[in-house]
Amino acid sequence: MKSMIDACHRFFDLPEEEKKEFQTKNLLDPIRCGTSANVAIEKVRLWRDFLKVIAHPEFNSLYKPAGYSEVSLEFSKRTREVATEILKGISESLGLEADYIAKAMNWDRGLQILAANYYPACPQPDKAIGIPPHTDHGLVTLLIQNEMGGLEVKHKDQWVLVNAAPGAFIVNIGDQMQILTNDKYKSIWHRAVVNNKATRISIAVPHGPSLDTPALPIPELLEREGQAPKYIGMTYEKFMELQASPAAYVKPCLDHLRI
Ligand SMILES: O=C(O)CCC(=O)C(=O)O
Ligand SMILES: [Fe+2]
Repeated sequence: MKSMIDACHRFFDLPEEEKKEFQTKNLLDPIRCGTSANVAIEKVRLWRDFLKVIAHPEFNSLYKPAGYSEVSLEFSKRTREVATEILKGISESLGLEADYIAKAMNWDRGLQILAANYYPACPQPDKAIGIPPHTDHGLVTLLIQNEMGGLEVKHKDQWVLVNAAPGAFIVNIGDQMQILTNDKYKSIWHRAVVNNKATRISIAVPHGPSLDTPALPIPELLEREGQAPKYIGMTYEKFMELQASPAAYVKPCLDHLRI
């Protein structure tokens, strides 16, 4: 984990000139870096640089800084193993076969993104935000950070700072899981605040279905609980596009799919 954070830190430390070639605009470009989440539509003052690299189903990497490629390959593999175990646990907790969700979501072709966030110390932390409130789009996100905290989750209408143990993964449920489980597992609202003391780096690793898979409430669960489905289906790719569009500012993405 530490080597991965160090490698990302070295990337963000590269001169702006050297990062330019990775500043692309398209959501699903294999490698993408930039400032803020969506410069065109953000209204609040954001204090963040990001680097997003798609690591699965195809592994992509950067040729600089030195070492990034090797470290990120190892990190993405191991993180995916943990995510696979979490999916099994969630399937079993729902009374389903351990590989139910993986099979239904075409996990073998599932999307995994290494999303590094860089928040330099901010002179006026109360006037800026690292990442505004959102839920993650995928099934589960595994997140690590350097020694600086800043992730807050919404709990009973209050923002609560997550005090993660050093070296621990923080696991957040994403929107696709909420759809699959017809609201039994809820995606978590979270945001990142900034501080005026030191640079914070976090690496969020969202894991999702394959891009062409639409998540739908699991029929066996609906039948057992006697529930009607609460969501219509949408491919993961379309869902991600929706999340990146101005429509997501009008109402939360899940509400666009709610029946
Ligand atoms: O920096 C953090 O702790 C949050 C990052 C995050 O929510 C994201 O990248 O989706
Ligand atoms: Fe997030």
